[in-house]
Amino acid sequence: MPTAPVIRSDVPGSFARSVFHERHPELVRQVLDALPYGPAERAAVQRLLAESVTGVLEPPAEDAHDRAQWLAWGEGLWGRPWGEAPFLWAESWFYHRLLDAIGYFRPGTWQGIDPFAPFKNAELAGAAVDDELAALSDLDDLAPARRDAALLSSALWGNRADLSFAMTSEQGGSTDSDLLADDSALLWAELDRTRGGRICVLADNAARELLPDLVLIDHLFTRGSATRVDLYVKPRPYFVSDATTADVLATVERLRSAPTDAAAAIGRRLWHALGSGELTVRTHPFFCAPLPFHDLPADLRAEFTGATLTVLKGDLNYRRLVGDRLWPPTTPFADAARYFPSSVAALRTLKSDVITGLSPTTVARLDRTHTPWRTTGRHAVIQVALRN
Ligand SMILES: O=P(O)(O)OC[C@@]1(O)O[C@H](CO)[C@@H](O)[C@@H]1O
Repeated sequence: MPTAPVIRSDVPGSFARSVFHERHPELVRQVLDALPYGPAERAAVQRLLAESVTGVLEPPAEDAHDRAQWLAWGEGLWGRPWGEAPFLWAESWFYHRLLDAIGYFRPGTWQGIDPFAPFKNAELAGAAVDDELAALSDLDDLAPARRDAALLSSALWGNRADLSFAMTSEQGGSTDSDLLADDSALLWAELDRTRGGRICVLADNAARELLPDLVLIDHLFTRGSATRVDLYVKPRPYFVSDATTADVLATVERLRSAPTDAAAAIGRRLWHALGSGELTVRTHPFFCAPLPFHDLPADLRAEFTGATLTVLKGDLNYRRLVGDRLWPPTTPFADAARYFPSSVAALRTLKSDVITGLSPTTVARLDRTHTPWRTTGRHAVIQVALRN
């Protein structure tokens, strides 16, 4: 597999640089507004913000619980400017440090308190989710193939509803031309071939994204595509809106308590599947590691081995799957994802510079628009790599 330059945030005018210089200050403002943190937490967050744009990577504190792990992950980077680290690495360290700054890891008022919960909870309780729940009632009237397509499409475009992304972009409806690669026929054919297997789903964001993901999981059970689904979430708050186990439970409850029969029935089935072990919610420290999936630890690799399919949701999982690099966009997706221990399907809206698997005509069409099409979140891909 040929290689490509690793993305860094020290390139003037780049998307990665704007994440540190524009998005993070806004994120920090919202986090500090959302909960009544004390002066010590507020000052620590502001110090982090300043360090991340003008300072160097300070090694973890002597008493940090995971100091040894981070020292190893950051070998060769400590003491260097943040922008010289890989973008993926630096973002992951930023979110780790943000939790540290607000007291998430220390005994005290804020230990274990999700700083992003106010945003996730508001979104889950909001009118947009009411509408999504009500719309589930229409699905029963659809022919099976249309229902497959509708539920896959909801899970795909649900990735647009990323809270971090919503801070700096406008959202809008999607059109067919926004879907830049569509392997959905291959996906359904593979699921029909491997009926009744174990499917892994790597969740991305909570609330409005997790809701259609859970509805899709229910559909995979009811259409016989899976007898078991392992849903992987983050072990702690990460990248603003990433789903944790608490978010899964809140979303299943939102479905179960929905006023419409169709949504409530899905919630009850998921609840039952959790209780029977057909659906498991799993996590692993590696999901908050600053590394691509090429570095999967042996225990996690073993969990994916033997799955009929692993579905990866969202931009961050895509970056970790193919590597956070400036690939030529026509690089075959299957070449980039072949190393993964199971067949994979990526459902991702494009919110960062990484992309593979596009046709030359699609790339030419997008480039002619002279828009930052890789990062606006307007476009999406459904890409499949089968492991034979
Ligand atoms: O994985 P998601 O939720 O689809 O996207 C997360 C994400 O858009 O947020 C970052 C910017 O803060 C991007 O670099 C990143 O990929």
